[in-house]
Order: sequence, then C-alpha cells, then structure tokens
Amino acid sequence: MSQPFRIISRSFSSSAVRQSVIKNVTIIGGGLMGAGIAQVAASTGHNVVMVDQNDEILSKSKANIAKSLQRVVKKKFAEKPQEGEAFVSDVLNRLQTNTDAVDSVKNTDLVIEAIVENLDVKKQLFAALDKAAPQSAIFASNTSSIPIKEIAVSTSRLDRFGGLHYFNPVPMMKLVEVIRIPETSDETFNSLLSFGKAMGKVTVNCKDTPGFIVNRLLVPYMMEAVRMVERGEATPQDIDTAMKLGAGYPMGPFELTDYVGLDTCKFIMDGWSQKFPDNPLFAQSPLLNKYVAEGKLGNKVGEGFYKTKK
Ligand SMILES: C[C@H](O)CC(=O)SCCNC(=O)CCNC(=O)[C@H](O)C(C)(C)COP(=O)(O)OP(=O)(O)OC[C@H]1O[C@@H](n2cnc3c(N)ncnc32)[C@H](O)[C@@H]1OP(=O)(O)O
Ligand SMILES: NC(=O)c1ccc[n+]([C@@H]2O[C@H](COP(=O)([O-])OP(=O)(O)OC[C@H]3O[C@@H](n4cnc5c(N)ncnc54)[C@H](O)[C@@H]3O)[C@@H](O)[C@H]2O)c1
Repeated sequence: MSQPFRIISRSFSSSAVRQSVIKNVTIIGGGLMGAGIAQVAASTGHNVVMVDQNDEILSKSKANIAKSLQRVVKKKFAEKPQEGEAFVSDVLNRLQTNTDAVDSVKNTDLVIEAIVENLDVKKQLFAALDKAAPQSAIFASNTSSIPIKEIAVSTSRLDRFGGLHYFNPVPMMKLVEVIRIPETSDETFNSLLSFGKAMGKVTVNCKDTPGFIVNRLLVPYMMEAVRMVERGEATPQDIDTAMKLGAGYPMGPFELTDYVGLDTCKFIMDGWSQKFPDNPLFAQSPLLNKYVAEGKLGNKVGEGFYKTKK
C-alpha cells in the first residue's frame, strides 16, 4: 500500500507544486461510501476518524469495513496470512469513530463529507465544521450530483473547498473525480489530487458540472433502463442480462441501481429534475419513486428491484 504523501514544497521556486500534508482525515458519514472511503484512507496509512449519527450505525460501518478488509487480505496476502492479520490490525488501529462531527475536526487536515444527498443537510454540517476545523484544513464533498459551489458557500473557506467523488465499492473502484470550483486554490486542488493518488486511486479533473463526468453519463443510462420497464419494453432481468452480455458491463443497470441505493438515485433525480425541468434525461421516474416510497432502497435493506442478501 502506498504511504500518505509528504511533499511538500512550501518553497517559492516557480516549478514547485504547493500543497499541504494530509495525514489526519475525517470522514463524515459511515454509510456505503463513507465506510469505504474510511477503509481505503486508513489502509493507505492515514489516521482516520469516521463520524456518523450514532454508535449503532458506526458499529455496522466498522463491521462492514472488517468484512471488506477480509476480502482484500484474502487475495492480497493469500500466501502470507500472518502479514494479512497484521495489516488488518494496523488499519483498524488507524481508524477511530466519533458521533460528534464538530469535535472530530479539531485536528484534521482534510474533511470528506459522505452524508445523505441533501443540500440543506450538507450545508448545515459544513457551516458547523467551518467554525471548529483548523484554518488550514481542506473540506471536500463526495456528493453525486449537487454542485460543489452550492455546498461550499456555507463556509468561509471557498479556496480550501473542492469535490472528491469516489465510486462504490470504494475498495475496488480505481477512480476518484477531483472537482474544483473557481475559488479553489491551486494549493488545495494539488493537495486533493495528491491525496487521491496517495489512496491508490487514479484521478480525473472535472469542472463543477451536474454529475461531473461519470454520473452525467451513468445516471441517465440507469434511468433510461427504468423507463424501458415503465414502457413495458423489457424486464429488469432481461435488460441486465443484455447489458452484461451485450455491452460487457460488470452489472446490469438494475443490479447497479440496487447497489448504489434507490434512495440515492432518487435524491439525484429530484435535484436534477427540479433544476433542469426541460431536460428529458433528468425527468422523474414514477417506478423509481414508487419503489423508494415502499422502502425498497436496494441491497442496503435487502430489497430494491431485486431481493438480495443484506
Ligand atoms: C452514484 C455514485 O455517485 C457513483 C457510483 O458509485 S456509480 C457505481 C459505480 N460502481 C460500479 O459501476 C460497480 C460495477 N460493478 C463492478 O465493478 C463489480 O461488479 C464489482 C467490483 C462490484 C464486484 O465484482 P464481481 O466480480 O461482479 O463480484 P464479486 O465476485 O462479488 O467480487 C469479486 C471480487 O471483488 C472484490 N470485492 C467486491 N466488493 C468488495 C468490497 N466491497 N470490498 C472488498 N473487496 C470487494 C472481492 O475481492 C471479490 O472477491 P471475493 O468474492 O473473493 O471476496
Ligand atoms: N451510493 C453510491 O453509490 C454513491 C457513490 C458516490 C457518491 N455517493 C454520495 O455519497 C454520499 C453518501 O452516500 P451513501 O450511499 O454512502 O449513503 P448512505 O445512506 O449509505 O450513508 C449516509 C450516511 O450518512 C449518515 N448521516 C446522515 N446525515 C448525517 C449527519 N448530519 N452527520 C453525520 N452522518 C450523517 C447516515 O446516518 C448514513 O449512515 C451521498 O452524497 C451520495 O450521493 C454515493
């Protein structure tokens, strides 16, 4: 595993890349994404505090991380199980939890927010963190669909704000999209890029546009699959089979929607359909809304378009 980066030139040479040392990372949200980001950040040598609303949720997050780490070491340390055990124990030692978000950022270098996809809730959180975190700390959101600028304005550190958009499952998906707003300083942007790489990810740069790169292409595709079912053109099973065997995707669009979470997909579509009412790609889907209203949120609850093991 790579070590946390330690660059770090504060020199004023014109060729030097100015960036900050990121060693202490706070992840707010211990759900699907937060737990994955926390796991990989701790696995790559960072000190991590993972925050969620209560200890019960955090216990589940930690159990999910432990399960995922076992899958990782089974392969990575297949020939050296003792080294695998030592690796897991080191990772878990670097991972603390806290239910108090404000308390958790007092000594942080970087905050990555991965809570519910709701602008008001994210703004409220960041406004509180802004008062408690060190001046030098960088803030980033893992939002799927909300403009980073709209979240960042809740703070007084627009120059130290950006987007780090990871993909589910974080331990397996190699990409992180790094998003800057006009106010993001070069130093902050370079620090975010280096941090993404220090986590072992490939980074791509993107402007603060709806869905950045991946979701701007992927979410309309997933929603068009749902509309095909609404129009009675094919079943979810046949669409999934077709896209896996005919287009080489690892999951069909319905398996993927279950995997991402139907609630998260609905939050994305609610935001985009409100903001861009004339774009048919962003139109609401009655079928998706019905499933969410019935509590069929996908794999995380054991049922979405399919019944799955929790
Ligand atoms: C909406 C948001 O903003 C953006 C998004 O995130 S969009 C979603 C992006 N993600 C995708 O598109 C995921 C598409 N799916 C895939 O790439 C693959 O199906 C997958 C990598 C998730 C799983 O691979 P697959 O071969 O289908 O299944 P599976 O046999 O369960 O896993 C293969 C290996 O992957 C690894 N793996 C899978 N999930 C893992 C996890 N959570 N942690 C650790 N390892 C994992 C394991 O090594 C597993 O081997 P194991 O069974 O021996 O433990
Ligand atoms: N699910 C995906 O595939 C995916 C991929 C990339 C990005 N995202 C984005 O990441 C974020 C999180 O998504 P997720 O799928 O992990 O959701 P999730 O529902 O699995 O987890 C969200 C977690 O945030 C916690 N939370 C909510 N409000 C909080 C607060 N004020 N303080 C602390 N914790 C709080 C919840 O208790 C929950 O555990 C969203 O913005 C989503 O759009 C999701």
